[in-house]
Amino acid sequence: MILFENVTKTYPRTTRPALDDVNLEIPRGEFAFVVGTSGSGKSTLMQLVMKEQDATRGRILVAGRDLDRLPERKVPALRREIGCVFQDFRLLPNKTVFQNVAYALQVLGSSRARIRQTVPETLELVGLAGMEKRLPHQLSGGEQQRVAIARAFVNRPPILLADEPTGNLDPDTSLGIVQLLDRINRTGTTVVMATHDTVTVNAMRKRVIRLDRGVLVSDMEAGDYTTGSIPRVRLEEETSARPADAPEVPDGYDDGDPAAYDHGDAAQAPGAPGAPDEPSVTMPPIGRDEDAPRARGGIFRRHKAVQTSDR
Ligand SMILES: Nc1ncnc2c1ncn2[C@@H]1O[C@H](COP(=O)(O)OP(=O)(O)OP(=O)(O)O)[C@@H](O)[C@H]1O
Repeated sequence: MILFENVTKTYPRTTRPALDDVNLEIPRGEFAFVVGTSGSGKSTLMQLVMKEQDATRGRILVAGRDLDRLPERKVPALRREIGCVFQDFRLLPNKTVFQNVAYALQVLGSSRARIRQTVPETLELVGLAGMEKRLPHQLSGGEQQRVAIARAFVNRPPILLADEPTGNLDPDTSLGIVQLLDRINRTGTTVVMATHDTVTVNAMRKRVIRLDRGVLVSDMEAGDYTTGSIPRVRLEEETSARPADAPEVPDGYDDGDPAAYDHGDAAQAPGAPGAPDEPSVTMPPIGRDEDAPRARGGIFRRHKAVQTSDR
């Protein structure tokens, strides 16, 4: 669902690339952490997925769209498929919790009936039922972040990007936020979370993609956030087949047909005028469940980190 092929991003008037020849594939329905020290390129990676920045070299596919070839007029439709959560919440300070979340649907032209139904459902999902009338300053940081997640998820986007969503929160609250993202992931939404948060990364045991000065240095299933010196790695491409018990999910990469993701015009975007209403999402309980069925694409390339020496 998200594919980077030899992607380099060099900002104007800089010499060192913010991302340097990055190859990456995040299949539909995956939860992936992107870790690395400050300046390693995490936010740049997120911005490239959103097409807030353009790659200097390489190819990026997101939800079936080749971003280099995506005309400007189709960028809003791309962004409707991507919910975003940030460290600083970015709530509208003079609007209530309900209004903050409803606003995301209003700008998509959703009907009042849909807003009246979907916003309370979503607030309940994120654990904020009963807080609809509060203003952001009447909420804790964790609650504000839950509002931001509700706003990002209210139109049920297939992709959720979270850039340091726990950066302003204490460890317990952070874990609750990541568990909420995990819960959203289990509805089928791909979640990519950039973070420095060692504790939550280690607690979740998800895929961990590590950047170091723009270079993808390791990519591990059920990884942890190794602190201290970053091992030098050799990236080894491998092809791994779909696990025997994984469901067949049309992925668009299986047959190389990006049109499988291309929902075409904005009218088909979730929440857009004329779009069929989404069925309500049944959320599994919060908590880890290793046996939970995971939507996963078919054949995919994975970079396997092989430690060659310590620095
Ligand atoms: N708009 C920009 N113009 C020039 N250089 C930039 C710009 N944005 C980021 N950079 C540079 O690109 C590199 C990667 O920055 P980026 O913000 O992606 O890192 P990060 O891992 O998200 O860092 P942090 O954890 O501090 O947010 C840094 O060297 C940064 O200075």
